[in-house]
This record gives sequence, C-alpha cells and structure tokens, in this order.
Amino acid sequence: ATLRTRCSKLPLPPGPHKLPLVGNLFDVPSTFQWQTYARWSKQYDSDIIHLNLAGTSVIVLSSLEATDALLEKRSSLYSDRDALTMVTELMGWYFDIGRTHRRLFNQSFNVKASRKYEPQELTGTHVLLGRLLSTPKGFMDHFRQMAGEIIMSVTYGIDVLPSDDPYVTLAHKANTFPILKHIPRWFPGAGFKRQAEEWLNLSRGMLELPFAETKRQMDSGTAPPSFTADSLHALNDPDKQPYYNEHHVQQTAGTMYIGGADTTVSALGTFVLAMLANPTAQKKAQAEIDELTGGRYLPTFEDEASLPYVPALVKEVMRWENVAPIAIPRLLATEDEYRGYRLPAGSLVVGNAWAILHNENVYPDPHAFKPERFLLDGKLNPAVRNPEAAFGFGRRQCPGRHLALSSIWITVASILATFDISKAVDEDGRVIEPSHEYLSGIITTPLPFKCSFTPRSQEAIALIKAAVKDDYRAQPKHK
Ligand code: HEM
Repeated sequence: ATLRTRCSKLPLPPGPHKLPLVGNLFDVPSTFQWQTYARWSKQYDSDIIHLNLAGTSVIVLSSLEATDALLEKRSSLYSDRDALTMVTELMGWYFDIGRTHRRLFNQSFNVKASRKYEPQELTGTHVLLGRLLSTPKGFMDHFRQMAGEIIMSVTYGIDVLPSDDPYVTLAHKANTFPILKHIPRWFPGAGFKRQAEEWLNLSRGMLELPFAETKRQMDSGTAPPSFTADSLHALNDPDKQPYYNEHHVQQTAGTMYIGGADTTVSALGTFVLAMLANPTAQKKAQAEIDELTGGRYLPTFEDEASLPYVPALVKEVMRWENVAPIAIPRLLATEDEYRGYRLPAGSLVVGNAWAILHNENVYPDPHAFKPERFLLDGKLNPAVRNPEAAFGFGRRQCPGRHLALSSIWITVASILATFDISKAVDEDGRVIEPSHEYLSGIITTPLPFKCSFTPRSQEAIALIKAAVKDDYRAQPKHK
C-alpha cells in the first residue's frame, strides 16, 4: 500500500497531449503505428512515452535500456498477455503458453537442440530450389509451402503433400487471425467475435488432427523423430522425471505453425526485396559462396562459419524490415515505477522493436540495406549489436528463433548459390520497380511484388535437380 501511495504521486511518462475521454485515440494511425511512436519518442526526447487510447493506458518503450529494465529484469510483472483477451478466451491455446510450455519449447529448440532439425531444413530448401526452377513467379507461395513443410515435419514428423495439403490448408486458414494481420483498436466488436469462433474451430483442428496422426504413427512404430514424438517418448522413459504432460506437448506443438510460418515467409520476402534494393550485396554474397564451393556443391550447414557475409546479410534482413515491429504487447498487472515515472496498473506495454532496430546511433543510415554494418575486416563484428529485438524481449522472447535463423540462413545461402534475383521486366522490356509496400500488423509482410529468379548456370541447374532427387530418395527425416 505504501508503494502504491508513493507511486501514485509520480508523473506519467511524457507523450502527446490528451483529449478528454478519447485521449490520443485519434493521434494513433491505424497502420504502421510504430513509426508514429518513434517520432513521438524523438519529439519528447524520451525512450518511454505514455498514451491514452480512450481509457486504455499504453506505454511505449523505444530503447533496449528500457526494454531490458522492464521486459527483461522485471519480466514477471511484464510477461502477461491477458490484454489480448480475444486471443486467450476465444482461441484458447493460441500463444497462451505458460511456463511449462516455454521450458519444453526452449529445451527442444535451444541453439544446440535445434541443430537436430537441420536435415529437415536442408531437404525443405532443396525442394524449394526445385520449385523456383520450374515456377519462379510463385516464389512467395513456395516460401509458404516450404515453411509449412519444415514445421509439420519438425513438429509432428508429418510429410505434407506438395500442394493443397490438408494440414497446410487448415493451418493457413486457422492462421489468418486478424490479430496478426491488423492490430485491433483494442476494442473488438461483435462481428469480430463471430469470426473468432470460426477460427477457434479451425485452430482446434490444427491442434488435434496432426497430434493424433503422430500418436497413431507411434502406436504402429512408424513415427519418425519429431518434437511431438520425442517429447512423448521421453514421458514414458522411467529414468526421466518429466516436468510436463501430454497436454503440454500438444499445446506447445500447436503454437509452432502459428509462430513460425508467416514470420519465416515475411523474412524471406524481405530478403528478396533486399536483393532487388542492393544488387551489390547480392553479388558480394554470391562471390563469397562461389569461392568456397567452386560451384561444385550446394551450401551445407558446415559452411556457415566460412561464410561471414551471408550471416551478416541475414542479420540485416532481420533488422531492415523487422517482421514483428512491436513484438507482442504485454499487460502490466500491477502499478510500477521507472525512472521517476508512474506506470499505471492495466497498461499495455509495447516494446518498439522497429525503433530500436532503426536507431541511427546504433545502425547509421538505418533505412538502407547494408550487410557491411555487421562486419569488420571481413569478419562479423561483435561490437555491433545483434538485431535480437526482432525476436521480442525478455522471458517471452521468441523460442523458435534458433530454428528460424538456421532455416533462413540455409535458404538464403542456397538461393544465392544457384539463382540471380533481379527486377522483373515487362513485355516492352521496361524494368518493373517493386513497390516495397508492406501489410501492416503484428506481423508485417511484403505485399505481392514481381521479380525474376534466373538460374546462375547449367551447373547450378544440375545441382538442384540432383539434390531434389537425392532428398526425396534419402528422406533424411526417416533415418
Ligand atoms: C523470422 C522468424 C521469426 C520471427 C521474426 C519471430 C518473432 C517472434 C516475436 C517478436 C515473438 C513475440 C516475442 C515477445 O512478445 O517479446 C515471437 C513469439 C513466439 N514465436 Fe517466433 N518468430 C519467428 C519464428 C518462429 C518459429 C520458426 C517458431 C516455432 C517453430 C516460433 C515460435 C514462437 C512462439 C511459440 C512464440 C510465443 C512465445 C511466448 O508466448 O512465450 N517463432 N516470435
């Protein structure tokens, strides 16, 4: 009580002038809010600002110092996502993952454990190269199909069909939550609720059907290794004392498609846009790969350490148009105090990852795509801050980030080894400039654009064809 009395007298963080009742509701645009937040942060010379959206208190943090202090160091106060009640109540399991799920996820997908899934990522990438060869125009669809295939294989050991797979279709439908596509104005209406019930049915299917299939395969002794099969096996191991149960496995598995599919697709779309925006970066990466492989084989995970430019390029992709500009907002359950400001109970707390990743003091010329910013004398420069904020903050930071980064790395290296990406040309030979427009939302994605994927040589074509054949024959996931 004393703390509360003391805190209550403190001022709120600075922010734009508030109107009666509606507060700043009309100041906040309905798209790309993070850019407006970043502007206010500069205007009020403060990395913590306060807004009032018709009675909902919103606190925006736009420096790592502030996100570390609150979302990391005081994470028990700031890890709640109940603010997204629509999600937790109506969709039940979606992102509503608790401590046990996170522990299970982290244990299965930390830096070391996620390496186990490299064969699936490699196969997925080679199949992607084959598709880019035959139907290059559908590159975004191919990215989506690949992301779905890798996740279903890693999570459930399920091989999906090359097209119109029922699981991928189901997941894709279930995945079009408006919460991911459009940031709601925090006041969802009745129509939204009806929609949510429909999604609930789809997401239930996504939660139950593939899980049942893995269990069926386990019963018949045909289940390949996967997150679900391995975690369930461990439950039956008398030497282990698991801290989780079958239900935790099912729910954790259920979050993976939602967490991993659209995010990976968005990052790969940004990679393609970056290659169009900075052809020199593309050439440099290709020269580095060619020097190592001599064009005789496709990149493998063992090559990562010998190719510093490609990881620098991937870091820059994650930073340049970061997939989740405000991560996922949290709810502050009890009143808190920071740097002499009062942070009211019930506030939505937003970590402005976009502002952090476009801070010109850390990343000069922040809107340009420059992999070199992460390099010094041809090596990764440890003094330049990693774009970790792309994966969120604190205890709720993305647990799939290692899997995501390695999968994006191998995809980028393999595409650059075999294809030239260039701007598309229309029938009259005129270059089509990509619009570089994004869909605004919790997850931002490039809007459809045209470009050309041209195989770099006959040898590259031969390598792709051989790899696709080998991978289908060897099926490393069934080892
Ligand atoms: C480019 C790829 C990816 C990006 C940019 C990304 C980004 C994020 C972000 C920003 C969050 C919210 C963190 C926060 O609130 O502070 C998140 C959460 C999450 N991500 Fe990812 N992610 C990616 C890939 C993946 C993959 C491949 C998986 C799973 C296989 C995954 C699973 C999850 C899960 C389960 C959560 C919720 C964690 C929790 O609520 O505690 N993500 N991700």
